Amino acid sequence: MSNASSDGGETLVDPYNYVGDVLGAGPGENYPFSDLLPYNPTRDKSDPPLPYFDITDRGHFADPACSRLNAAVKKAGGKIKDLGICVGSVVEGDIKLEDLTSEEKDDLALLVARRGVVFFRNQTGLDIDKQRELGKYFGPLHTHPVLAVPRRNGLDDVVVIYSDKDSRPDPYAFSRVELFHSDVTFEAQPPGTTILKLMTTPEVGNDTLWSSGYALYSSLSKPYQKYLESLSAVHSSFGQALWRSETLPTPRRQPLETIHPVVRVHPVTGFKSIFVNAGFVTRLVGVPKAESTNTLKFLFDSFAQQTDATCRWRWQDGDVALWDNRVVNHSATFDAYPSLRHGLRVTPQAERPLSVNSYEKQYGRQAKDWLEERYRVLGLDPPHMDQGGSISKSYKD
Ligand SMILES: O=C(O)CCC(=O)C(=O)O
Ligand SMILES: [Fe+2]
Repeated sequence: MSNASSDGGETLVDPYNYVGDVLGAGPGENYPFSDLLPYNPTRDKSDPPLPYFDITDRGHFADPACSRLNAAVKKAGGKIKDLGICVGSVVEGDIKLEDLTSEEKDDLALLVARRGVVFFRNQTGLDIDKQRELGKYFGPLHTHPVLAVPRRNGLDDVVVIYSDKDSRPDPYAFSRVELFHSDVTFEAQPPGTTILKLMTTPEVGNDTLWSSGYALYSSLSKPYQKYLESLSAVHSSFGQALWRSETLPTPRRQPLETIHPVVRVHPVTGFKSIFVNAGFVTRLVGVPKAESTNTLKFLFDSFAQQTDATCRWRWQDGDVALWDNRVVNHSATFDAYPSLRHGLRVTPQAERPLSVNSYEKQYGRQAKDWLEERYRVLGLDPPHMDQGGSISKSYKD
């Protein structure tokens, strides 16, 4: 497409008029994933609330060094590379998620729990049936109360991620801070190891970011950590149900509110993580409204601003991200309109969130601070601020 205009023989390009070659991109007639395009089944009556269930996280069965997964990756000619110190790893090599053994999957659960998010390129063989099988290995698949599911029958436990020329983003809808979320935390047993595959991606743009709850907890002073450990928060799906009410006047399940601890401990890693998100948390319990609003604002802002504890993934067709919704918040970017982007998420549920107290009681060991543990492994004193932080000795004296 040419954006040039002719002016007295000189060619001028209007930089503001450039929309690339993708304007008008839609799925087209021969789109290979047309049976997986979004569909909004409507109901006369909502389903009953989700039942409680017991679960033992697969990460408990992992080898602490992830030796089985490492061996499989090595055999496939690849390597596991960290994308930063705090969060995100990519598994390179010709490894196929659908071919992993149970032991390799257990190691993967641990890797995802430690790193927050793990990426695999080119997973074209992981069709939606295999993606669901992999998800079910980690926990019962969540059925979303209001988001679109694939057109094909029998996929009610899949969420469709989709945008095209008709999904012009509303610049007034959400701020960057508000876009960071953890999935469906309003549930009594919110998800753990979650799997998103994108089949169709823009040439550039519409990246996704993951921000670490472990690192955020670690960045706070000891007294503030203790304060947050004493708190719980309301997670609500009423806002999302209202936002979808035009399309779905009767949600597939009625909205609900659930109270979870603000500091959550991952059952396998034992690390403490900040477990609030701007998508679903409406207020802290038992503190004055202004204190709740300001504390939550600080935590939401921190998730969006801690660039050293955030990783960013630039998608290609067939990429898969596995993230642990217990210990990271994530946010898509919406900068690639009007490109076609299409993916599917399966969302295995996990345990009822564990507070520090309940973790220590249940597991008989102390919950840990991620950064302190990192320093301990390095044989160094932890970098906490209780000695005055970076204030020089002479100033303190
Ligand atoms: O579109 C994306 O990159 C992420 C969407 C999302 O929030 C999710 O799949 O949970
Ligand atoms: Fe999400």
